[in-house]
Amino acid sequence: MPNEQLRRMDAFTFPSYSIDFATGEALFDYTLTGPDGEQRFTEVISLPVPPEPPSDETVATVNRVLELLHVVAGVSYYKTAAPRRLVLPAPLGTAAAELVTAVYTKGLAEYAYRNQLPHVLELRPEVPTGSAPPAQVYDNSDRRPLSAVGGGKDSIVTLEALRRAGLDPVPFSVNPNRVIVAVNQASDLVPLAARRRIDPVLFDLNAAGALNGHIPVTAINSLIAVATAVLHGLGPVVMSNERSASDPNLIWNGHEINHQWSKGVEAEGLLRAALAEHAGLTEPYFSLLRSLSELHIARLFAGIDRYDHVVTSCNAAFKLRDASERWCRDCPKCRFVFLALAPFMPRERLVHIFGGDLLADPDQIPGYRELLGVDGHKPFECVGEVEESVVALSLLAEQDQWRDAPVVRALAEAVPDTAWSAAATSDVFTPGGPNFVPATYAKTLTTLL
Ligand SMILES: CC(=O)N[C@H]1[C@@H](OP(=O)(O)OP(=O)(O)OC[C@H]2O[C@@H](n3ccc(=O)[nH]c3=O)[C@H](O)[C@@H]2O)O[C@H](CO)[C@@H](O)[C@@H]1O[C@H](C)C(=O)N[C@@H](C)C(=O)N[C@@H](CCC(=O)O)C(=O)O
Ligand SMILES: Nc1ncnc2c1ncn2[C@@H]1O[C@H](COP(=O)(O)OP(=O)(O)OP(=O)(O)O)[C@@H](O)[C@H]1O
Repeated sequence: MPNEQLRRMDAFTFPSYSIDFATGEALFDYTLTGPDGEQRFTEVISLPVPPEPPSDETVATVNRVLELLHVVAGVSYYKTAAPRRLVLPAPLGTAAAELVTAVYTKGLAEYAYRNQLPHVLELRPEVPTGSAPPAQVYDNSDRRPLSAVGGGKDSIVTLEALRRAGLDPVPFSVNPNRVIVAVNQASDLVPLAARRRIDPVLFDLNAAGALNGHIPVTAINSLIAVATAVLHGLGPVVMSNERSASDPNLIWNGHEINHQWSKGVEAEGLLRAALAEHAGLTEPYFSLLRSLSELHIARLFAGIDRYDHVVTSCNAAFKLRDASERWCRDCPKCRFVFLALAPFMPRERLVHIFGGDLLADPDQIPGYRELLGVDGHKPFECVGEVEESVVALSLLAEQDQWRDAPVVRALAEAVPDTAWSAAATSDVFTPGGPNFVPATYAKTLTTLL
């Protein structure tokens, strides 16, 4: 469909979804409609099939989770045209409607900002009148946790904490690539995987210049994980979303723009409330690392070495096409993770993990100046707060192994006195902020100390 026609689309709808429990394959249909016709999309999500056929109760609960997933996963297609009407397929309760509104506004905020589409931040879904049938209560809180694995340091910290606490976690990933497969192999645990196939029409439209941008992918992965946990008779989904994921990159038109919105604590609360209301799940989903800073998580990761040959946090390794083998060593995330791990491990070990030494390379200085708040705003990437970067730098400036590294020397001169003073009194190693970690999991992280 030509771009001019896409731009005239005025509504986005959700015609149907279905699942075949024999194969685990779910089909999610979406339509853009406008004066020139319609554009249809179908996304296919395949859940792993459990060894025994699911009970009626399980089927009913999985269907309820998939109803939410159907609506949330529509963001990928909505964003090709950004019509002003978002017409939901069925009545929803208050909590579910709040989740959907937030996913399409706050979750698409970076996209709206970059494409200069302020109306997206004001979208209000049209919810059919009536009420959603009440959900049956489904309590799986005391079963084995499903631990989401993204291949990076954070989910490794969670997986190891759960394992060492004797909670027998099941690693879980959506579309595991070779990095994730290698991390799972290194864990020696038996993983579960779901497959997600984005409609190829989306890529054709992108190539032809359709509107494009970042989407709240963690909300989608989280709901796929919850559906898998229920289908397999497992317990809560445990995520590894850190404290700083809740902090915005910038304010635009009075709205917070946060690249990591669906990793933040607000999204976590909305998702939990929607799952309780719509699917009856009492303890569906939480982030074990919510109270911790990235720097704190990096310190915990340094105490675990069985994944050094596979751990990869760089997003370039997770592209659907032309993914890098491991760390690209030239993006904000590589720079930040290298800086965050450096104070807590021998230099040779870090260079082995990354395949290079970023703090020895003067070409990295401009990127590090952004991370340290000397230039520009926090990059649109999964990176920690400026204060965390300054604290890491201050720790490096005290260590013989790093003090004379060219990048450390240049940055130590560039950081203003005010930032050093803030770092000196920083609470980055003190857990804090709101979290949803259940009491039974609260002590888990102490196993890593
Ligand atoms: C790997 C990556 O960072 N991708 C972002 C990148 O997309 P790119 O074109 O470079 O590569 P692909 O990921 O292969 O995507 C191809 C197109 O498909 C669209 N798409 C992809 C996945 C999806 O679920 N829906 C989609 O519509 C995508 O828009 C591409 O056109 O740039 C894109 C535009 O900014 C980003 O949307 C891609 O981000 C992926 C969805 C992704 O998985 N990113 C995670 C690594 C990521 O950014 N995680 C965040 C958490 C954000 C959150 O709130 O959940 C983080 O770690 O901070
Ligand atoms: N493909 C995936 N399947 C399932 N969960 C995922 C996937 N990718 C990321 N996640 C989960 O989403 C959350 C955010 O991902 P993120 O990439 O920040 O984490 P990570 O890979 O563990 O660590 P890092 O921040 O070091 O990259 C984490 O809980 C992670 O486990």
